[in-house]
Amino acid sequence: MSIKIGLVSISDRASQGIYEDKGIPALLDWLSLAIATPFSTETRLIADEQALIEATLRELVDDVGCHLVLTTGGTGPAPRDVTPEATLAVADRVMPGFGEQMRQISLKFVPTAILSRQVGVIRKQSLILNLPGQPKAIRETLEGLRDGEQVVVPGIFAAVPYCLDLIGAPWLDTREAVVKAFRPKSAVKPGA
Ligand SMILES: Nc1ncnc2c1ncn2[C@@H]1O[C@H](COP(=O)(O)OP(=O)(O)OP(=O)(O)O)[C@@H](O)[C@H]1O
Ligand SMILES: Nc1nc2c(c(=O)[nH]1)N[C@H]1C(S)=C(S)[C@@H](COP(=O)(O)O)O[C@H]1N2
Repeated sequence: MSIKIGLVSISDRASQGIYEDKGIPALLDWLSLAIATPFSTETRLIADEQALIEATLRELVDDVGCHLVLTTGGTGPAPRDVTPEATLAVADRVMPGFGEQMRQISLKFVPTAILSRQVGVIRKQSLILNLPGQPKAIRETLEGLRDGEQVVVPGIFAAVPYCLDLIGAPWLDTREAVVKAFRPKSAVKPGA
């Protein structure tokens, strides 16, 4: 079985066609560079409405069977930014390290990273991660910051494959030139 990844762009203006959605294309571009194993995607472009975000996350995890869901947008402090509330509402468990690490990374890029309330959670067989809405923030948070070969701050995607192993999702390999997945030596690829 290959990994199924849900991609959710949460933006009032992009969902109304006021501007072009750059969230889903940025996610698709980055994942196609970073992931070395076969994967499929399901995409959704929706408004910043808490009930709609919750319903979309439930559908992607419970009905579509996604193992990983990445959201972009709606994590700031404005009244309509409700992505973290919706994500927490559908969570079985919270994974605080993802939000902490994203803010660490993003502070190397912009001081306003402190305004981002993104969370990571587990629902059933799936890891759900909120990324900020700025399209450039997608690569920054997933890939981290490097100085040549040297990793200055590891991107959150480095920890995603092993997290997926632990929740029973299919094996995922990354391309090391983009992001090096960290797994303990004890991690065993099924069938290997
Ligand atoms: N899907 C998107 N496509 C292109 N640019 C986006 C998208 N989402 C956000 N941005 C850009 O990133 C900024 C911060 O994202 P945020 O999620 O806070 O959006 P916002 O200001 O609440 O507006 P909206 O929900 O209408 O996109 C936006 O103001 C916009 O410039
Ligand atoms: N890596 C990164 N993180 C970032 C940013 C960015 O440009 N790069 N923008 C910040 C800004 S300006 C805000 S308001 C918060 C919340 O963004 P959101 O509401 O678009 O999700 O994310 C922050 N995190």
